[in-house]
Amino acid sequence: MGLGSTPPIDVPDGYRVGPWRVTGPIGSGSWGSVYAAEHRADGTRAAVKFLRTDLLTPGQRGGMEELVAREVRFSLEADHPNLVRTHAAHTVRDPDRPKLDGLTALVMDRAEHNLHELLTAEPGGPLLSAERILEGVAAGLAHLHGRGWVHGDLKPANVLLAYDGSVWLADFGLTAELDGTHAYVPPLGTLDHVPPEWWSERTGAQGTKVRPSADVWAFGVVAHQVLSGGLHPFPGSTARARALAAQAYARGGAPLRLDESVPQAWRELIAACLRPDHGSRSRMDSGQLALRVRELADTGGHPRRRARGRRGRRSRQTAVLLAAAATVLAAATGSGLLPLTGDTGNSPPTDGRSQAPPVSAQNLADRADVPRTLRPHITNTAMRCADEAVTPALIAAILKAESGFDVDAHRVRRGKDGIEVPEHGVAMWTPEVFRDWAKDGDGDGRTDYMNPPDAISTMGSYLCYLARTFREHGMTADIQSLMAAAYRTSGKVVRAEGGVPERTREHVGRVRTYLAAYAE
Ligand SMILES: Nc1ncnc2c1ncn2[C@@H]1O[C@H](COP(=O)(O)OP(=O)(O)OP(=O)(O)O)[C@@H](O)[C@H]1O
Repeated sequence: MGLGSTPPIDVPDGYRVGPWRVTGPIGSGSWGSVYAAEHRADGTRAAVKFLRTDLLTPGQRGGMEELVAREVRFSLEADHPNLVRTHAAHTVRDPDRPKLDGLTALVMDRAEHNLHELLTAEPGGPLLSAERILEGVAAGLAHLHGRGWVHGDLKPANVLLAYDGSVWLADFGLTAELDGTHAYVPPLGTLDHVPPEWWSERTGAQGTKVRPSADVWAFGVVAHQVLSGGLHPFPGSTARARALAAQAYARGGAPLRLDESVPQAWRELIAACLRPDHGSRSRMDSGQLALRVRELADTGGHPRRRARGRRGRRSRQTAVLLAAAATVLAAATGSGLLPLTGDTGNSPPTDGRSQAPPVSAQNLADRADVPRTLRPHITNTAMRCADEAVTPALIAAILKAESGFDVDAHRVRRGKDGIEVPEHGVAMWTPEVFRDWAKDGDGDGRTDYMNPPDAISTMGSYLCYLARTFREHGMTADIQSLMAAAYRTSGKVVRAEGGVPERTREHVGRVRTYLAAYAE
């Protein structure tokens, strides 16, 4: 269970949390680190999840504190055989260990594996207990929805499997309570499991809108993965490609093709969960879903074992959108840093000639030093452009080279003809140019180049335009360098010069270095 990863929160063996004693690390996620523990009196096994909000900037801390508060609240209130049981939430008070002092510790029942690990460990065929696992997941979901909650982050890594075969949904950091038909959560999620409409919902001040139908979609994806030995229902070798394929399907541009190794009755159920839009999907009540899953689990429709890799690559379930919290925590604790980390200015490139990876491999790596708060805007922006060259890693690389992710950046640049050009904000917009392209990235009804969601989404729309015009002019070789150069000068200048202008070479070299470092 992720034992190999170095937990960003270092808790020594034997450490005491209330009546519990830590016995060793289990793994780390976006919001904290989980340790095995046992009760000091009777040796009862437990898992303790340490959640932190320290070492973040004040701006980031607010968002993180909200996630921790959600996780604590829903964990303590969750009460169902298919939801992980949380015994207590402690606040660690330990002035002698400043790194632990003030952390929140959730003490839970301890599982043996998570479903992601099981899918990875048993490639190529359905899990022996596949139907029982799905039955537990569906029952847990039905209970959550019945209470008026949305889980918000259903994926194999958040399904825990216990020694006695119990199945528990876990990780309530994105769980939300419905207010009418929907709830709002921070714009986080996992590329492979968010529904198509997630990409077009505007993120307002309250967060992104979620509805129970988003969990139903995620259940459809998980069911397909579990019953096919790990295959995602949408084709693509990266999470981004699969998300784009899901969107193409939702727009009616591609049929749903479920793997034939999944029995017909299950395929029908999965297809119902994967109906393309929220409206048609919401006809499926999760109580009915749970009953149907139980029926299928009881009456068979047993999946046939299949040869590995028949339909291409296995899915990767690790691409966490704005799991950037992990990056922030990793950066804060000094683990998993890029050589570029810690620098909020434009550091000189380590190698201006870095080769950019293929665009299909340009998701934003968890290890990249991109601020957690900016990640969802970067990824959403990239997803909204149909041109494959506009990738999350490219947007992040240009932002890094332009402002070093400084949302308050200001500078005056001297243009080619000696005129001073003021530039502001994380995307270094010149106010007059911004006015022509302005997009309202956070849906607050205003456009402001100092507001990162607006600045980034405007940048995406401009890059998308640049990509289109370069292609129209047959300028497709190293189009991302052309875009980086044009963002510094203009599309017109780059087209007129027939390539990257000499005076932007160094800047473009920096962008390429960051791009190579950020892509996964
Ligand atoms: N109650 C538990 N018993 C045993 N292992 C657990 C328990 N809760 C979490 N874990 C494991 O601890 C590790 C970290 O879990 P955590 O919930 O922090 O992150 P995650 O779900 O893997 O990732 P993310 O939060 O980024 O989605 C995972 O391997 C998870 O399976």
